[in-house]
Amino acid sequence: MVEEKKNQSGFVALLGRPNVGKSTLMNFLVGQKVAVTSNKPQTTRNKISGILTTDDMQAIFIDTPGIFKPHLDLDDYMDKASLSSLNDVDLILFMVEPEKMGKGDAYIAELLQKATVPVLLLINKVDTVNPNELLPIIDQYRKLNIFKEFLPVSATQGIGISDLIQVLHQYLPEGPKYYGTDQITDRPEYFMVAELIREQILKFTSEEVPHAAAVWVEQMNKHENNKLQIEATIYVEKNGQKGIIIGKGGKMLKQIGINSRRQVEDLLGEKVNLHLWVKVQHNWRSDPQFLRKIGYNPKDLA
Ligand SMILES: Nc1nc2c(ncn2[C@@H]2O[C@H](COP(=O)(O)OP(=O)(O)OP(=O)(O)O)[C@@H](O)[C@H]2O)c(=O)[nH]1
Repeated sequence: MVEEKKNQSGFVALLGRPNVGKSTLMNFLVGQKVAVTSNKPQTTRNKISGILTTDDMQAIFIDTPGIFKPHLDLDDYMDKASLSSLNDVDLILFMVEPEKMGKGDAYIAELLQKATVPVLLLINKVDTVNPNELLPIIDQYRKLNIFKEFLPVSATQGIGISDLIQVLHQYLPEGPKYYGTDQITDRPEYFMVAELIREQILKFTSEEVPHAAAVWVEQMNKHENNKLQIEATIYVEKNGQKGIIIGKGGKMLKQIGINSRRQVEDLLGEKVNLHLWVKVQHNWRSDPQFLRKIGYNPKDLA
């Protein structure tokens, strides 16, 4: 009888203060861009998780934007359901800067005392410090008696990442691969494609236009001349916004199309023909039926 190979799998929450490098690490681990970024607020309309699959492990990373806000007081925070959701994961990674523990970090650490699953400390950006500086930092965190492991990493340089993957394997429970081995997010591909197009709209437009635009991929399963044909509609709320997105002589739409196509080709690993349309859907943001049609949970936009 052939013995089936063991697999470890589970859900991992990646926590840490803003700018500590959570998205960078996620993108490095997953090997592709899974989270849309932009310098405009409210970029994330949906919770996106990254999925790391190796031969014998699948780690599913849960995005926890804004879970830890140091300005919330502790009692207020304890009432929040978000903390209990932390105990629904199998493992918590707490990411910090390579420096002495600040107030914000101490606050998060205090909350993590209540965690019922293993918590590991990731000290990121170690490429920016001398290794000698790490020991006193680790000592300080060690005294808290919360962390099972202390891992120095650099999400930009890839330092410590193979150790991290080994440790994930060690701490995740035995279980099946929940997702396909090629899948890097639980979002379907058409959703990722729509998000990449929306990211370009955010980049090229300003004022009310970015937030008035939604993208829906109408179809993406036909090949012609060895290229995947993708048809997508950009919805805006007013005629004027439609004019802005199309631009003079169609210039803006062309630019959005070219940039999005490159990103989509990177994501899907194949050549793409991207056809974009712009339509006006008055007040779509307050139309729950339309929101559901294009895949948004109306509550996320409230
Ligand atoms: N030198 C260095 N810079 C890093 C490293 N990891 C991340 N950064 C930089 O730190 C900045 C913030 O990284 P992000 O990945 O956006 O941080 P984040 O924690 O996801 O931030 P929020 O989305 O605001 O919570 C970026 O400029 C990264 O390039 C690292 O290992 N070394």
